[in-house]
Amino acid sequence: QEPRPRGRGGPNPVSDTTTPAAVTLPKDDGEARILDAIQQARQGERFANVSDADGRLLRQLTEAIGAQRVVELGTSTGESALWFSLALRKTGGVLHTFDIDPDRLAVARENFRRAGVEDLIVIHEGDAHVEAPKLDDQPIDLLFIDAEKQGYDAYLRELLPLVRPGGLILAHNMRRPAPNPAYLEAITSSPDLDTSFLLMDGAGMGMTLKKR
Ligand SMILES: C[S@@+](CC[C@H](N)C(=O)[O-])C[C@H]1O[C@@H](n2cnc3c(N)ncnc32)[C@H](O)[C@@H]1O
Repeated sequence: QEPRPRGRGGPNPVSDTTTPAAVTLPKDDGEARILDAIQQARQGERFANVSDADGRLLRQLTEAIGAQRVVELGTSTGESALWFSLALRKTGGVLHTFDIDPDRLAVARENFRRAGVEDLIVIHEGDAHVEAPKLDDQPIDLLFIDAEKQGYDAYLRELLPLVRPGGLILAHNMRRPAPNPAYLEAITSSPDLDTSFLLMDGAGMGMTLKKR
């Protein structure tokens, strides 16, 4: 390969290369057990679960904001919930996760047991449009929307009042499958919200701050 031209005006030797590989290394036995459970869950049937990069971001944001209450719409087999649990065992918080499919929830329950994180996660079975607004009024620090794509704007309307000022709304699949235009409009046209689109080389994640 030709050496890169250096100096003023030449291509930047860092930003021209591909993204460096990120990795999550276990800090303790509990973390190792959760990371093992994620790997094992990957061996089973998958349903558009989060990637490693998505999951790492969920954990990093949850831990960084010290989240006490995380709400997830769309548990599936529990992979994203396992990423959240890496953070929640450090913040002392709890995940409330919702899914309409009892078979997937049964697999998720087994994955949580294997990871040793049952105490950090409350599973709610049923239509999240109906069940999630029934949560008590403890504020939500982080809301993760990953259920049916056409419902994203309705979820935002239903749950934004419960998200604390300064809290985050994360939305999976902002690139693929094609996102719901009404959701995109809602998170990019309100002066009360501030949105970035992250990891758009994969499925894509919307990160929306509910401004103080
Ligand atoms: C893409 S999967 C979630 C993946 C999961 N967050 C992960 O990364 O491991 C979407 C899930 O949303 C659930 N779902 C679809 N419509 C729903 C609804 N109205 N209420 C609750 N869950 C719903 C489906 O059963 C499915 O398991």
